[in-house]
Amino acid sequence: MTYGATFPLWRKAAGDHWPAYTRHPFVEGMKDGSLPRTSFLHYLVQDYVFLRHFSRAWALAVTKADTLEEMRSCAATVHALLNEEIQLHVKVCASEGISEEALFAAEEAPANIAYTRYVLDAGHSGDFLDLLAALAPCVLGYGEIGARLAREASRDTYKDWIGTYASADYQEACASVGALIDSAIQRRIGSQPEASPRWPALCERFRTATRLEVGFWDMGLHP
Ligand SMILES: Cc1ncc(CN)c(N)n1
Repeated sequence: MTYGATFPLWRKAAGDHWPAYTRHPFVEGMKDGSLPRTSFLHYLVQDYVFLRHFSRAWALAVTKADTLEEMRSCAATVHALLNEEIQLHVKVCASEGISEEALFAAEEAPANIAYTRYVLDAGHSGDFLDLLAALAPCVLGYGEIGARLAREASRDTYKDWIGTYASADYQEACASVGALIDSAIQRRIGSQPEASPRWPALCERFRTATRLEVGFWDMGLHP
């Protein structure tokens, strides 16, 4: 999946960290159905908490945006996270006897805190581009994983999870985040972003967030 012009450049700059994230043993365990249910549920509870803080980071992006179009795009992502994606977590957990109140009260794992607070800090200490570079691996990486697992999964054990991220709605959200990143880059650092003095730091933001995604899967795998 390309999701625009900037994402493939950032993905390449992330080097081996990208496949370590998108082909992590946790992901491959969902693909062949071998992932233990306890690991999946532990991850899903943590991911509910993650989505709350990640929504705060996208809400911060609304305040860091320069144009109404950028504001609308970021606000749409907040809505999609809090009202659509999170339904997967609420529904699957409810079927396992975990209420939304319990999800809301769950203790946050250190790997979870590290990731979301890193992204929020990228937004507080930097500008819109710093924040987008830290937000991108999450949205677009899951789009890439969902699309691949929809093609390659050999069991339907984790079909709800795969179906959410392979869905037309999620893939369209990825396409619009990719377009947002491209236009934000063009507006702020021009049509040859790799020549900008800001480029290495933006790649580093993306790379660090990708490493934190790997840490999140590790946390899920070892409850
Ligand atoms: C940790 C993590 N990364 C990405 C996504 C996809 N929004 C997620 N739900 N959780």
